[in-house]
Amino acid sequence: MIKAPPTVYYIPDFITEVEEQYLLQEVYKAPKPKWTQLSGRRLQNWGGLPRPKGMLAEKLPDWLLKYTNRISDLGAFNGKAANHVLVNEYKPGEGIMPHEDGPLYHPTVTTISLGSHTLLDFYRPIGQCGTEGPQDEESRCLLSLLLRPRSLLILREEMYERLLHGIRNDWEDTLTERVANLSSASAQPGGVLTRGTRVSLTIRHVPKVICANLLLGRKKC
Ligand SMILES: O=C(O)CCC(=O)C(=O)O
Ligand SMILES: [Fe+2]
Repeated sequence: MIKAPPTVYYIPDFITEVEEQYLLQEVYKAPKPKWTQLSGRRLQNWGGLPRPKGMLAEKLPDWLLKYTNRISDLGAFNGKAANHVLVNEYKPGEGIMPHEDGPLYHPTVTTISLGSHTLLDFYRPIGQCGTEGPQDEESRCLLSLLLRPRSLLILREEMYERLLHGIRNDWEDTLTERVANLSSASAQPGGVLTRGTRVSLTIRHVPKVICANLLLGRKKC
């Protein structure tokens, strides 16, 4: 049995079904140009575009602020407030390649799942493993987490900084011993879950921010 490191917090039913429907409604109310279509998913960016020189901050809409504030109040960002939200939509069969979230964010990522479950997989970065044999995705895979709709996931520290995360392009997920949070996600090993359309809200704190009215001076807010 593989245990998740202590820098993972999985909170089932963080929001109610009514709140889930409300958030989905707001996500789908956004005008079409707000969506960016990528291969395998589409996304909405809220709060500004994080860049190395700083994010030109835009106020989050009230429907998101209600939830970002709730997460900030849990102390997820060490007393700072979340100021950035990425909305990802995955249809069944879609996913996201293993990746790191990078240095532009405070090293905590919090995710609310809406509409469907998914399996989030964690990988050792290439080069950290032994030199024997090819390092295919399967052998680098450390553990997975089952994210149920309405749950909140908080990843911090080494789970954020030392591992890659990704979602396989699958239509269903078989629950094995590699899923580290089976019991807190009320699931049994051996079960098979069919994916529906999942919308995730990835809520983060971008420390380096430029205020619009101070843009010329490039001062921080
Ligand atoms: O949809 C998810 O839960 C993961 C999204 C993600 O990894 C990202 O936006 O960087
Ligand atoms: Fe990510």
